[in-house]
Amino acid sequence: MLGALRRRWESYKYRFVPWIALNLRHKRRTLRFVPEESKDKIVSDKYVLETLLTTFRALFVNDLNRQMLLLNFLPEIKSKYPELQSNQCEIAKERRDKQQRHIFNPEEVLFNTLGFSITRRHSSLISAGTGVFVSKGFIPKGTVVSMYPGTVYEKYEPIFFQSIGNPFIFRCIDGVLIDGNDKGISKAIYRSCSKRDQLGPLKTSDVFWLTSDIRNPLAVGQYVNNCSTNKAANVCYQEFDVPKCFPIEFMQYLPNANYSHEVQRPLRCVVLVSLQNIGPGEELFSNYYTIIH
Ligand SMILES: C[S@@+](CC[C@H](N)C(=O)[O-])C[C@H]1O[C@@H](n2cnc3c(N)ncnc32)[C@H](O)[C@@H]1O
Repeated sequence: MLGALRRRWESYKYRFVPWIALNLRHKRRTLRFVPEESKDKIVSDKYVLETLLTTFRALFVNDLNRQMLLLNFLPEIKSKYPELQSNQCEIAKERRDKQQRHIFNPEEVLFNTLGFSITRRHSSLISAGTGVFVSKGFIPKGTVVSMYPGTVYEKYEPIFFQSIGNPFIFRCIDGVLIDGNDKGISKAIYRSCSKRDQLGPLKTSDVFWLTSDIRNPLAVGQYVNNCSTNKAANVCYQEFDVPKCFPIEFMQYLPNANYSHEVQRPLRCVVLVSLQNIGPGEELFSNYYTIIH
């Protein structure tokens, strides 16, 4: 009996620790079953990478004026942006003037790039607080919809004080934890880790998800609510390790920072992928419970 209970507990890859502790008894219908760990991914890492690169490139080019310090610090990356070539000075100037006339906010950039935008507002579920909605456009099944921001903790790193009363601690399948709380001690720790890793004007992570002035419009996944019997999950979480080839100028949009400076493996990110087509005005719902057989 005890052995069976233990096996069941160990196969349970619970996503949000305090939430699960309070809800273990019910909602079996809203569990997500994954046949084995390797089959957890809905889309390939290659596709996730391509989506992030396309989005971040659009955000970067839209924001060239603010990127000049970084581009002067790393002149070799200038060649990747024809918008900046010296022999195209006039064109660049014209484009910059145009941009100044039509400054797109990050949500508009997301819409122009991926065909949808998302925003936070009061959930459609009573007493579920804030949720995330499709504000504009259409999300086809199998699209990277959002990212889960936060400080990344290895299994063995201390998170006790940060976890007290914190519903934003996400558990990855391999036990890595991501604290996506944008308030209190969690916020202070993320800021400090992000600042620690910055190299002059080269920012290795995004801190704007902690503020109302967001720069990466995908970084709101921590506000996606759990599905219920009436509202089926339309997105699911998927882990993504940032590869070595990731362009350094786009790291400023990655909404994750390692708690420890010493971590040797690639930076862990988590994206949310759509499980079905999602239309404008719909709220995103994930599944906080995943069982891996
Ligand atoms: C990761 S947070 C999601 C963001 C949260 N809605 C907020 O406004 O801060 C998880 C918390 O949201 C609430 N929540 C999520 N899904 C819910 C649901 N289906 N019904 C009621 N509350 C929910 C619970 O309080 C849970 O601890």
